[in-house]
Amino acid sequence: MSKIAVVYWSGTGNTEAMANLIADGIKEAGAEVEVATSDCFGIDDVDNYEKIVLGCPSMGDEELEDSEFEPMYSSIKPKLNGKKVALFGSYGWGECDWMRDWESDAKDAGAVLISDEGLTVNETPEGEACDACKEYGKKIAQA
Ligand SMILES: Cc1cc2nc3c(=O)[nH]c(=O)nc-3n(C[C@H](O)[C@H](O)[C@H](O)COP(=O)(O)O)c2cc1C
Repeated sequence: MSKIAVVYWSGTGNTEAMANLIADGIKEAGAEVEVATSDCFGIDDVDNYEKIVLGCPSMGDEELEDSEFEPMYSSIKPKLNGKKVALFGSYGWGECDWMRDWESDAKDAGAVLISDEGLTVNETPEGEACDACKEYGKKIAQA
């Protein structure tokens, strides 16, 4: 099975925790995964992976984090056409509008979303949310 990249930005560690749990699920399903922060990933890396899993919390006003993650995402977008992509991120007080907008944007770029709805977790993943992250990883591995 080909490699999967999990690429994320996290300010206070919640999306990072999701990234690591999703990677655990991918590994448990028998696939190879590499986890990287968004500052260590760029357009030249995309072709090295069969699937790209992108994680960013809701920042600004229901937006992707705009200093590191969004520029990286915009730069790789031309290469997401036809690529299997999964989205995830943590949020606080909102209603996940940032994720709905992100799903639409990725689809418009031609990404093949492994799950129509990206995985969202309120603040720190605990209990059932940890299980949901691992299950998401398994689903990604099997897609
Ligand atoms: C500057 C800033 C803006 C935020 N904006 C939103 C928002 O618009 N909607 C929301 O639901 N949560 C918002 N949050 C809450 C974060 O999404 C939430 O705390 C999340 O768990 C942070 O994930 P992280 O630990 O991976 O950085 C914001 C947090 C910060 C610091």
